Amino acid sequence: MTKVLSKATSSLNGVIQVPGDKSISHRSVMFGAIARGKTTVTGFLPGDDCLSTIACFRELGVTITQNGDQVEVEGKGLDGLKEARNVLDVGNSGTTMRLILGILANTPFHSTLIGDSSIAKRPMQRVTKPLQSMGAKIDGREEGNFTPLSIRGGQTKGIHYQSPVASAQVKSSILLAGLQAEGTTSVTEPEKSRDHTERMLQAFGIEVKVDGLTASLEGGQTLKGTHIEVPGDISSAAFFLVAGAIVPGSRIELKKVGMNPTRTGIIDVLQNMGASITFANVNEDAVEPYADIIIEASQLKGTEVSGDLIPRLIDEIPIIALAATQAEGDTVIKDAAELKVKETNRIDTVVNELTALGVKIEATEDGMIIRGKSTLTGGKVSSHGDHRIGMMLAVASCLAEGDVEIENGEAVTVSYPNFYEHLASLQR
Ligand SMILES: O=C(O)C1=C[C@@H](OP(=O)(O)O)[C@@H](O)[C@H](O)C1
Ligand SMILES: C=C(OP(=O)(O)O)C(=O)O
Repeated sequence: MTKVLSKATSSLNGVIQVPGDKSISHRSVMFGAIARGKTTVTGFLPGDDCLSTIACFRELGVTITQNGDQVEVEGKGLDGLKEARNVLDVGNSGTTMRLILGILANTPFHSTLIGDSSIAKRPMQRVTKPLQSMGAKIDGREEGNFTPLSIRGGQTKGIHYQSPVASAQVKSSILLAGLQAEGTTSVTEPEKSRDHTERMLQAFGIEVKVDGLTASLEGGQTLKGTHIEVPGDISSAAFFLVAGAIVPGSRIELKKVGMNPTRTGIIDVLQNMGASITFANVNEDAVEPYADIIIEASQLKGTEVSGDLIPRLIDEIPIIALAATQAEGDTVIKDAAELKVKETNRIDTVVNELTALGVKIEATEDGMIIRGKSTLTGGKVSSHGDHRIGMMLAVASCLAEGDVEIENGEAVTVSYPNFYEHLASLQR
């Protein structure tokens, strides 16, 4: 589907409840599935990626009822999972693939995993290698790096893993395998990645130790079903934070957005750029803190985004690049080579699609340089099947002189099924 969007005829004004956090929604189903007893979830994200997670665990014999953002998972423990009759299809979701591999490292049966054409290009050795070293039998294309993958789990042994990348998917996969492994399992990262797994495992009754950049747990612990309240996804809110900041005269209120400090890099960057952001109804005591965020348009200035800030905003870089096009001065994004192994190579797709809209932007080895004060033209662009690129281009259309035609615009349903309706609602 080609989505054709025209320049906003007014400022953007209104109140939005962004859908549930994708990372937390995945984990609520996965941890519920391997827990003993029922888990109830509210605020679940019914986006394609999280629906893939539900489908995989149903294939593994778990009863899951999902009605919009309400989910119930009938957990029977890790040994309640059954060998699937079909392949497990993770669709477009890297999180599903990498975390499920950690869970299946301990199941004494065979599973085959596939995904879409984007997943087929994403490196899996970052989890299959350490899981193999724990004792899981995994094979796949190019020595277990790419789908289709097969895994036969069994009794694993704990490891102390020094991860070469700051990746919550790697950390989570190994910790999940460690739950049933003999002895202690620990993961040390070069910078801190999102800590939803550590927080949620504790809510399921697991003892997880966190010491600086190392997270560890003892094998042989059992998860107990619980209730999970999923806050709004700050990665989804990011599109409206930037839209509100750059479309003159705008004021947007975003309700109950997750404020986990490992995810709030976008707020820090926008504040550095001079954005006007205020908070209300702050709840810092929840397992996952949240707040309402109010953004008002203001003149932004260029900035540098680098170092340990990168893992705190990795999925927001496409929309940060768009914000930078409207800033005074240049913006430099570096230390972000991980962008190359997302749904698309997000250095290339951001640079190519924004160039097509008239922006002066250059790719670098590990990021990009964006010249400020660009006039956005209209044009034919593509999401390349990447939800975050689709939403960034839709926000660009609010300022573009001509129509923006987004090929494969439906990709947004991966993380934000009602994104276009929400964007349109701000223009009435
Ligand atoms: O653990 C998670 O839920 C995620 C971790 C990040 O990936 P990496 O672990 O590859 O950095 C992020 O980009 C992805 O959208 C979700
Ligand atoms: C990278 C992303 O997700 P995943 O790795 O789960 O496909 C994303 O949502 O931007």
